[in-house]
Formats: sequence, C-alpha cells, structure tokens
Amino acid sequence: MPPRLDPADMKVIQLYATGGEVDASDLSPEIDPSDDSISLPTNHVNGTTSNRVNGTTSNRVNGTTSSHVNGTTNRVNGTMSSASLSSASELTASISLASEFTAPDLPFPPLWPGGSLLLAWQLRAKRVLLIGGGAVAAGRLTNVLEADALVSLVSPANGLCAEVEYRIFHDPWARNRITYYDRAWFGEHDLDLDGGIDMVLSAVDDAAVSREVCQAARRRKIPVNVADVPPECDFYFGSQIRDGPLQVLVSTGGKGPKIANIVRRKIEVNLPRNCGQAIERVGELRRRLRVRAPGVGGEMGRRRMQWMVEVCDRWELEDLAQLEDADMDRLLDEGWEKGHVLSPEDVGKKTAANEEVKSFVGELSWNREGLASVLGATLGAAIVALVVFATKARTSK
Ligand SMILES: C[C@@]1(CC(=O)O)c2cc3[nH]c(cc4nc(cc5[nH]c(cc(n2)[C@H]1CCC(=O)O)[C@@](C)(CC(=O)O)[C@@H]5CCC(=O)O)C(CC(=O)O)=C4CCC(=O)O)c(CCC(=O)O)c3CC(=O)O
Ligand SMILES: NC(=O)C1=CN([C@@H]2O[C@H](COP(=O)(O)OP(=O)(O)OC[C@H]3O[C@@H](n4cnc5c(N)ncnc54)[C@H](O)[C@@H]3O)[C@@H](O)[C@H]2O)C=CC1
Repeated sequence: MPPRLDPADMKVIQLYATGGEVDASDLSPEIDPSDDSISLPTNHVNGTTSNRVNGTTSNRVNGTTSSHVNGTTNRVNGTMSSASLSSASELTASISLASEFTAPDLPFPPLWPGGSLLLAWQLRAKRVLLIGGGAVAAGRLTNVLEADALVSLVSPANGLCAEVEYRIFHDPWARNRITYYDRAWFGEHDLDLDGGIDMVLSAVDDAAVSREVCQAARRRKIPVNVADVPPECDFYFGSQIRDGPLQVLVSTGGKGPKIANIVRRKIEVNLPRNCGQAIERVGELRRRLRVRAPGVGGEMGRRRMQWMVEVCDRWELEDLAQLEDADMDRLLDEGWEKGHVLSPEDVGKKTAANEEVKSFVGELSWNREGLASVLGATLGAAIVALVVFATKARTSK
C-alpha cells in the first residue's frame, strides 16, 4: 500500500494543469519509488495530449494555454472536472519527494520523458513485410490491412492459421493486397521484395529468426516490430478501438499489455454512441467548407477553423451524426456565408439534448397524469366515504 497523502502536505506540491480544471479522481499518481518526482497519468478517457479546441498544450485557434494549479508537482493533460483539496485525502502517492520540496515556478510545464511517440501512421500504398502466419500474424495483418497497406507475407503454407489463409486466398478485399511467399524467411534479401519494404513485422515462434529479422531491418533503417520482444521493436502495437474514422490506441509502453486491454475496454464502453458517424459527417462538412473557402493558412484558415470549432462545440455528437447533406448546405449558406453558426434547431433538427429534455418532461407529464388519477380516485373515495358517513349519522339520529 503506497503512503497516503495528507491534504496538509498538498501545499508543497504544484500541479501543472494544461487544460481545464482538475478532479482528484484524475490525479491518481503512479507508484514509482525510484522516481524523484510524482508522476500523474493523463486522463485516459477525456484527456488528449494536444487539444486544439478546448485549450491544452496546443490550441491552434485560441493560442497556447498553460495554467498552474496549486496542488502537486505534475502536469496533467486533458479535460477535467473541478479541483478540490478536500478530496486530496483520497490520493495515494508514490513520492520519494522530500516533504518540504517546493517546485520552482517554471514558465512551462516540466517535460515527462520515457514515453512513446504516439502517431497515426499513414500506410496507404506502403509495403509491409509480415513474417509468420499464425494467430499473432493474423492480428498484425488485420491492423495493417485496415490502414490500407500492401503486404508481402512470408510463411510456410503448412503453418498458416485459418484466418491468415482466408485473407491470402479468399478475402475479396485483402487477397489483392497480399503477395504471398510460401517459404521461410530467406534473410536480408527479403527486405527488397516487391519493390522494397517500408515496415517489418515478425510474428514467428523462433527467437533466432526474429533476431535476424530485426538486425536486417535495423541495418536498413526500416522500422521493425518483433511480437513479444521489446528490445527488437522500434514501435509497439497497442490495444485499439475502431469506430469508422475514430481510432483509439492504448499503450502502456510495454509495461502491462493486459492492462492496455483492460483500459481499452473501459474506454470503449464510455465512448459516445455514433461517435464514428459524427466524425464522418463532420469530415464531409469540413470538405464542403474547404471547397467554398479554399487555401492554406492565413486569415481564411483562421476563420475556417474558428467556425468549425464553434460548430463542433454547439452541436451534440448525436446531432452531428444525423447531419444530412441538405443540413450542411444550410449550415454553410445561412451560417458560414453570414458569419455565424446555426444551431441544430435553426436547421430544423431535433437535438439530442432536446430529446432528452422532452423524454424527461414526457415522464413527468406521465407522472402528473398518474398522480392526478390517483388523487382523483382518492378524492372520489373520500367523498363517497363522507356521504356514507353523513347518511349513517343522519339515520342514527
Ligand atoms: C511490447 C509489446 C510488443 C508488441 O508485441 O508490439 C508486447 C510485448 C509482450 N506482450 C506479452 C504478453 C501479453 N501480451 C498480451 C496482449 C497484447 N500485447 C500487445 C502489445 C504488446 N505486447 C507491446 C506492448 C504494448 C503495451 O505495453 O501497451 C497488445 C496490446 C497489442 C497487440 O499485440 O496487438 C495485445 C492486447 C491487444 C488487445 O487486447 O486489444 C497479453 C494479454 C493476452 O494475451 O490476453 C499478454 C499476457 C499478459 C501479460 O504478460 O501482460 C509479453 C510477455 C510474454 C511472456 O511473458 O512470455 C511481452 C514481452 C515482454 O513484456 O517482455
Ligand atoms: N504480442 C502479443 O500479443 C503476443 C505475441 N506472441 C508471440 O508471437 C509469436 C507468434 O505467435 P503465434 O502466432 O501464436 O505463433 P504460431 O506458432 O501460431 O505461428 C508461428 C508462425 O510462424 C511461422 N514461421 C515459423 N518459422 C518461420 C520462418 N523461419 N519464416 C517464416 N515463418 C515462420 C509458422 O509457419 C507459423 O505460421 C510468438 O513468438 C509468441 O511468443 C504470442 C501471443 C501474444
């Protein structure tokens, strides 16, 4: 059990929050006794390391923001809820930080080395060499084919698993993108296959072969991943979510792949419905806007971005998901052209928020009716009782 942090100690620590307010629940520190600073994880669900819209480390529209919140020595990126020192007692800390340590008043948040560079690698029309045809290779194949890569696959046919075999020979989309070699890895020469290789993935059950593959790729400076052998990886795979254009990758930097899987599933169930569809529609709106207002950068670029930010802020994701082409025309004709942003109601859409209010009011009115009939019945029964009582009283006189 790590030491509990006394709220009274909170004054000696300083928090660098680079976006929004901070909630104690977001501040669960990592436990690392060898570290001489506290390390706080980012808010995985709401946080982004670079948020252009709501102001974190890099915000293209509103400029760079960086706010200092007194609390603890750390940088937290992301959108967070309210700060409260009272809940600091909830915090457990792994601080070998001297209790009287005071963070210097740095002009910018301190850097947090030791991470991976997370990117969205564009593999379209690039060639990936995949060595191996088992279960792990099947997962790798899915990942790179979904990124529109071309694949050269080297693996003896007698070792192919059913999924890899299906992709190579039957899958109507994949089979045209895979060039298959029914044999074992030859050596460095394989890096010249099909006009040259841009990325190498090894998923074989033979450590000596993997090592050779890794060394050959590194000699040629081609990025390589050897499944399960971190020192032989230039990049790691992560646990992924896919919903149309939305992709989320959870990485633990090799520390806990199963934890990556668990965190990914937690994120998955919390994602808004129709997120992928909303992004598709926003993509179409942005495309149409660029047709009307072409060009890169400058005053027009700034106006365009500001307008898109406002549309995304003003519309619920669920409403964006319902945006039809005609709605986009109205948004552009009556909004963009006149320098403002129409609401979903302005273009005659029911908003998700309104629908929620309506269904709540609907429930209330149902309850009112229910209540009225109960009251009515009670009142009726009371009158009947009164009449009976009065009649009895009269007859007993
Ligand atoms: C470094 C990395 C290199 C790479 O392969 O890219 C790597 C390395 C190793 N994995 C090992 C084991 C397991 N890997 C998984 C699962 C996944 N492993 C993945 C990635 C990565 N694994 C990269 C780091 C990613 C990160 O840290 O975030 C995922 C996320 C993505 C994917 O592979 O597609 C996928 C989940 C996909 C999903 O659920 O969505 C499970 C869980 C299970 O099988 O249920 C276990 C057993 C439990 C455990 O050990 O934690 C071992 C020990 C082998 C041994 O002990 O013999 C090593 C080697 C070592 O640690 O030294
Ligand atoms: N990162 C991860 O999530 C995981 C990684 N692994 C590792 O990935 C590797 C592969 O695992 P599996 O797919 O389950 O193994 P597997 O045994 O099902 O498949 C191995 C494949 O490699 C092929 N192969 C063997 N020697 C070859 C050579 N010299 N040239 C070309 N192909 C060759 C075999 O024909 C077979 O298709 C193992 O080393 C395993 O430890 C395993 C599980 C999870």
